[in-house]
Amino acid sequence: MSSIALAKTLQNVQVLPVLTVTNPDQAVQLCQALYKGGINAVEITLRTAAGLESLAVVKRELPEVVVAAGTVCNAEQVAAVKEAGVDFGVSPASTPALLHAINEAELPFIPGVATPSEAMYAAECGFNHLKLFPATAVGGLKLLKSIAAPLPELGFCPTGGLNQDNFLEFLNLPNVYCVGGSWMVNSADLNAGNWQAITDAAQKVTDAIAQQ
Ligand SMILES: O=C[C@H](O)COP(=O)(O)O
Ligand SMILES: CC(=O)C(=O)O
Repeated sequence: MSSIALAKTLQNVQVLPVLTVTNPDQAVQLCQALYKGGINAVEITLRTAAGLESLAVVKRELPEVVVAAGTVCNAEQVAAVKEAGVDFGVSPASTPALLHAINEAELPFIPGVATPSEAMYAAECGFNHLKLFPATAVGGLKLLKSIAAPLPELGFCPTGGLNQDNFLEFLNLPNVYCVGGSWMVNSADLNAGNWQAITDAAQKVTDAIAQQ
């Protein structure tokens, strides 16, 4: 059930910016700036104290944005982000306890994997949209190309080490449904509230996809 809902949610999502925010107001402005540049989905991580509240506020104030919770690592966080109303969750890695908690909660979810064995285990637990993390460090394009034939039912969102110069190569692989990363949000612009610069960087990403 969750995997069908997830496939539908991801239909028009090609890029998933990984965001670390310091307060909900900043999160809303950041997501708005990205949306103006054509990026319609975000992953707000639980890496800061403001992460959880920011998820709920962005979900409420920007209904046009697909909102994912990132760095969801345990059952408590699964319950909390479900309560916050996110569209789906994302983890950097997968443990049996985490995958069990996600299935119990029926939360649409993209578990992180770094090896074919982890991918097969996640698939056995019912997950076929996976995140390859940290993508370039664990083999990147070569790994994704190598596992396409033996694991044809699995799709990946490579994250970790992607940038403006390499993201299209990842996105164009047949077993990649979207790409993730932090490259399109410059932290100096974020800290300065330079929203136009963030919109411009997002637009560069969406233009690159449109122009290929
Ligand atoms: O912590 C890593 C982020 O999730 C994504 O990696 P990145 O900063 O290399 O894009
Ligand atoms: C690695 C990542 O994007 C996450 O923390 O979920």
